[in-house]
Amino acid sequence: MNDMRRIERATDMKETKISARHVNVHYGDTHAIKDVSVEIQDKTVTAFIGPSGCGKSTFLRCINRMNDTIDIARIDGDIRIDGEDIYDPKVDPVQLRAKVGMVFQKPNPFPKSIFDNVAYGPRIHGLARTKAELDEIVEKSLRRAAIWDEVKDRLQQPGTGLSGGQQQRLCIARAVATEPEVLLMDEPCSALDPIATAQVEELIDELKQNYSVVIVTHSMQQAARVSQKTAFFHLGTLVEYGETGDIFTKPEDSRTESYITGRIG
Ligand SMILES: Nc1ncnc2c1ncn2[C@@H]1O[C@H](COP(=O)(O)OP(=O)(O)OP(=O)(O)O)[C@@H](O)[C@H]1O
Repeated sequence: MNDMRRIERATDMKETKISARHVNVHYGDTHAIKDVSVEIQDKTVTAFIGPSGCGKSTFLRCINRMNDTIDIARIDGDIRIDGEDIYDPKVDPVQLRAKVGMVFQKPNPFPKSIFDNVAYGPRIHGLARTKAELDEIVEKSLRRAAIWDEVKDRLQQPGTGLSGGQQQRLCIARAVATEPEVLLMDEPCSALDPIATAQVEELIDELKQNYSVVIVTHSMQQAARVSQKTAFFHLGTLVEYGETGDIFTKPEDSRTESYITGRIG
């Protein structure tokens, strides 16, 4: 499919939140992302799928400049959020990461209390003027992450003492506490049991009311359950992008079909 078709299929109805044009990523001599252009919609869950090593996480990390932290990574092309070039030298990556939150594969709470995990971002970005305001942000974030009831009586206990599924929801609360506009999730359920996975998936569905959510997943069932748009990557290229229902039932590219029917990957 050419770029324009892809974009046309993707931009019906909702507004574009993230616009990537001709993005290439190299790690030294490895060409990990090859001329990827895509428009990601606001208030939508977009799934990135594809075989291991196809570049899903690399592309995801371009969206909040996490690849900047990898010495050998070189990123070329243009990525805009609400029309603003996120690689403009004027953009502070720390501020950008407050606006573009990220949740990782393994829950990674800080070795701090549950309260301080969530309060960390608002504190460093000066989002609360008083203790009461900070308390309010922490409660609101924990509620949004559907974990408030489980932790409200133990806010001063360490975040690392929670179960894996609770830790991941705490990390989601931490990510939403800075009022991001985009939430990037890199296989957020891979370390969770089926019950915790279901809770996080339900949460992702609610989060899309406020955010543009982009999720990397190895599970096609999960992509089908949580996303409205799906992007299929193969060997560093974006092969196909469109409505999740279309990608899974009538893919246009034979590589997509092979992947979803289990013949590659
Ligand atoms: N930090 C790094 N240094 C060097 N090469 C890397 C680095 N991270 C990824 N790569 C390479 O870039 C390519 C894409 O990797 P990436 O992790 O983005 O793929 P992926 O689709 O997310 O894979 P998986 O599904 O296995 O997590 C691979 O060839 C990988 O080996």
